[in-house]
Amino acid sequence: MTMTTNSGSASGRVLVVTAVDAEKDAVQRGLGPDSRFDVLAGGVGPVAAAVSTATALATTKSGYDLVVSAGIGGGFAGRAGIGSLVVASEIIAADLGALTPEGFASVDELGFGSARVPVDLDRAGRAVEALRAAGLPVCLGPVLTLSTVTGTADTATELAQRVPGAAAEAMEGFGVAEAARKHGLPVLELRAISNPVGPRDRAAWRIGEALAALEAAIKVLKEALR
Ligand SMILES: O=C(O)c1cccc(C(=O)CC[C@H]2O[C@@H](n3cnc4c(=O)[nH]cnc43)[C@H](O)[C@@H]2O)c1
Repeated sequence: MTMTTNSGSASGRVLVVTAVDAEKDAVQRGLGPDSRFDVLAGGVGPVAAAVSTATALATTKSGYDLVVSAGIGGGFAGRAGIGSLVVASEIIAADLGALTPEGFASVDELGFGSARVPVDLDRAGRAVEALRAAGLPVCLGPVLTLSTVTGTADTATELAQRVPGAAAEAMEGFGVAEAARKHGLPVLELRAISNPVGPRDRAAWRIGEALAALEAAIKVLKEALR
């Protein structure tokens, strides 16, 4: 876990959590020197993300008003193309549940809690408006968190059917969101699309394009996010 901490006053402070340093650097470039934001590369996957976020929230002296999960992600066909942006309308742990003979049952259906964390829809809407106004391609929709990157067309279809409107998948959002929720803080998730969700073709991931889109989005969102 690596973190850039700025000193600043308590109000309007935002913690941005990425998975890896390349994403953190893109966010930092978009922000420029801005003491209202701290950016943390908390690790890959929901567990690393939750532990890193919860630790940062518990140990900060100045406190935060908003937590943002940000990074690259896979885009669902017909919803989010490579280089475009997705702002989460909801953050869903899509593999938190049980496989049954009838199909996947979420923890909500099993009665063990919830695999869904609501986002701050007011801020999410403002973020989408600001990105559109800046001419950046963006959609608002559910972002799925999975511990395993989807690698087949069948799984992509099953996820899209199970979560109507699913726009993107990544590996950290739910962990960041659970930590924020436990601290009573609002959360957002922003994904810049590097690859389609579907058959694995790592060579086709457009990471540079996605990181450039992430940087451009953060530059626009500096004000809308607060
Ligand atoms: O190799 C690099 O230079 C590099 C730079 C930035 C990020 C990476 C990663 O591999 C980050 C892994 C990160 O990406 C998310 N992600 C991206 N596409 C998907 C997907 O289709 N399904 C799930 N997750 C995806 C994920 O959040 C990982 O943490 C490499």
